[in-house]
Amino acid sequence: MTYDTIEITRDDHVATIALDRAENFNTFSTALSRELIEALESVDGDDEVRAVVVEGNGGVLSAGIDLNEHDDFETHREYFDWVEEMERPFRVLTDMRTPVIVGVEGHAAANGLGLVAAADLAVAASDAQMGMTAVNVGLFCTGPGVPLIRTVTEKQALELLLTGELIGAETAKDWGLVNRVVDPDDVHEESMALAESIASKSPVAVQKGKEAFYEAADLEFDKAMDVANEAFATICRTEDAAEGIEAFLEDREPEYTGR
Ligand SMILES: C/C=C/C(=O)SCCNC(=O)CCNC(=O)[C@H](O)C(C)(C)COP(=O)(O)OP(=O)(O)OC[C@H]1O[C@@H](n2cnc3c(N)ncnc32)[C@H](O)[C@@H]1OP(=O)(O)O
Repeated sequence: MTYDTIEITRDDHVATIALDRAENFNTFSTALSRELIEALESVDGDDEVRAVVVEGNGGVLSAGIDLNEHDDFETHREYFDWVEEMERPFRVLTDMRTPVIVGVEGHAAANGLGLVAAADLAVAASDAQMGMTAVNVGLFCTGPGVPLIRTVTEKQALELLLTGELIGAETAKDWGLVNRVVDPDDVHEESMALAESIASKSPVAVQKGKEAFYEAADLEFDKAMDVANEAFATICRTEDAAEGIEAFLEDREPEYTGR
């Protein structure tokens, strides 16, 4: 598959998906959203890919939905179908078995910040600016607010959503929106370092563990422990668990197969 608005590259077990509409602030056009969905699903279905980095070309992650498309629609149904497609990447990110790291350079606004909130990990440039800015143009970051409220506190989410103000990388880190703040030149390298660390682990342990983590997060304590213990019992019976433990006891590097 060839893409017009994104680029996919592979480095061993890590896939990088770069939003590639830098001349348009990497905004979500309908085409970009569709291609991002397709790309995320395709790398997630590739057994060779063990971690994914999402970033933006041109020194910016994304300024959200392309506001130029707003006038293309008229009825409630048309706007619903449009936003459903624009926000689908958050559903895909949340459902993916493969861990995703988002790298933030420049701005991450509205849907751009939604990507950060929906990803598993995030790295930000020290001069990055992030906000739920739709309220500044008479709209509201309804969809990006869904992963946001699962990431920060209600008060923090509402401050972003209601004021439309931008926060810096250090505040985003304090609020738990990003894991690491680095020099702007190092965002890609740091994102790759996290991805490579994950890719060095058993993919079956990582995928089943990630799935159980999110499932348990939505459950009350006892049910969450049941989900966690079911997942651990499944992971214990994999070839990778046998290999990982044997390698540890023999003081050598494990060779994981994902089985
Ligand atoms: C459910 C809803 C989800 C959504 O995603 S709704 C979409 C909401 N999106 C936004 O609210 C973002 C709007 N953009 C901004 O707030 C700002 O931009 C930034 C904070 C991202 C950056 O600010 P600065 O560095 O001052 O740049 P600049 O001069 O505002 O923008 C540069 C050029 O980019 C265009 N642009 C920016 N964002 C969008 C967009 N989302 N859709 C269409 N165009 C956009 C501008 O108009 C301008 O263009 P020109 O250079 O021709 O004046």
